[in-house]
Amino acid sequence: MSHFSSFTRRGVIQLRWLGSRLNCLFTKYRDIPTPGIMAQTNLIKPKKGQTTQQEKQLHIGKSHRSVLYRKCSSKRCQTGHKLHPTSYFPRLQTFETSSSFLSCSRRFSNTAAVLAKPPTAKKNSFSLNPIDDLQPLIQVPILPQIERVVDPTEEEVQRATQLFKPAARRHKIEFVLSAPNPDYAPENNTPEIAIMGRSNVGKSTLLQCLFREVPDLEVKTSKTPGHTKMANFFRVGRAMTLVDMPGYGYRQPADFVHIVEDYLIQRKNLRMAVFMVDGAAGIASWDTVAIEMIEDFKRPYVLVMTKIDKVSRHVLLRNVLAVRQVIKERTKACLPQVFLVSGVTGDGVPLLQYFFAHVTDSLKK
Ligand SMILES: Nc1nc2c(ncn2[C@@H]2O[C@H](COP(=O)(O)OP(=O)(O)OP(=O)(O)O)[C@@H](O)[C@H]2O)c(=O)[nH]1
Ligand SMILES: [Mg+2]
Repeated sequence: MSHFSSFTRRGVIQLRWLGSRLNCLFTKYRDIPTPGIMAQTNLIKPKKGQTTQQEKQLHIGKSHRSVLYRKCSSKRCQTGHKLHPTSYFPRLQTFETSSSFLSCSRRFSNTAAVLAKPPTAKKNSFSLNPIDDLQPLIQVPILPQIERVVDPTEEEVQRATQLFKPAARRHKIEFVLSAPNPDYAPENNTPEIAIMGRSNVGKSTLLQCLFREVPDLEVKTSKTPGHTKMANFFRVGRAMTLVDMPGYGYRQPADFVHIVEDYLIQRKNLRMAVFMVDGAAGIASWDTVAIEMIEDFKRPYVLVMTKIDKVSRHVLLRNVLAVRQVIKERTKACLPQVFLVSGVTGDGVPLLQYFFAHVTDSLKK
């Protein structure tokens, strides 16, 4: 008997503890809209003729309906898509349902499903040449026709992009080697294009994007500046070789000057150097110093502005005009045409692929 009473007392204590936990739980989630609240706020519309009381009973769950609310962790739904703050709902799962509750929960889950859908059409994506999308913002021509080195049609660009897709044995796209200095560079007769610029500007990301159709070809990128320490050579069949150079600036390799200067002096088959500028941040003073250095070697080069997905078109236009000014006033070996790309969204990349094919004469082969 005493055993029984102590067992009952323990049971009562446990029940009280459980009650307090549940209370805590509901206090924690009290700011989450219940289906009742949602019904009141028109998120779920009650059926015609339903009284508020019925509605409360249906939705709040007087009959111990098991409704589990779970906060989306850090305001993200499971698919990882960020919800708009105004459409921030807890996820809802029902275990026992009445038909009207089912219709409510279905409506609710439909809303959640719509919110969780990945974005389909690319919003604000650029056209073939992203510079043309900036033209409506200004009356003077940003890049006059006469200064366009390439201005291909869509079909021509399509042909060029085929070069960046592997085709069995005939056209292999592969990583060749990493060279700590030009003495270790591979011997080859194919025309070469070297990608240069400040560390973290997005050189490796651009290469990754150029080769995104190539399975098993990994181009390593990093958020940390100074990631690429050696010159990495990638062969695009017999058409060309692309070189991912280490960046200058923060955490640049100790022998950076040796690697880049010697490469620019020695490399006979270098057809074009690509100098990358951050399109979002604009041209910086250290970029102009680097441009002066490249000018000294009298090698042809082109300016490519990347990260165009990161800024508004007005800011981008301002930065493009500043770059065009630098080209006009301070350069001789630089091509007048500036290319706009995003290594993340791929905007402008097909045009750049065409440009690479054009300067290496790959479309004639
Ligand atoms: N939004 C956006 N981010 C980019 C773009 N290109 C590169 N990034 C980001 O910028 C960071 C640096 O990119 P990397 O490609 O590693 O830069 P890097 O020029 O190769 O840098 P180093 O190897 O250090 O010289 C990464 O976090 C990229 O995701 C772009 O076009 N858009
Ligand atoms: Mg890199």
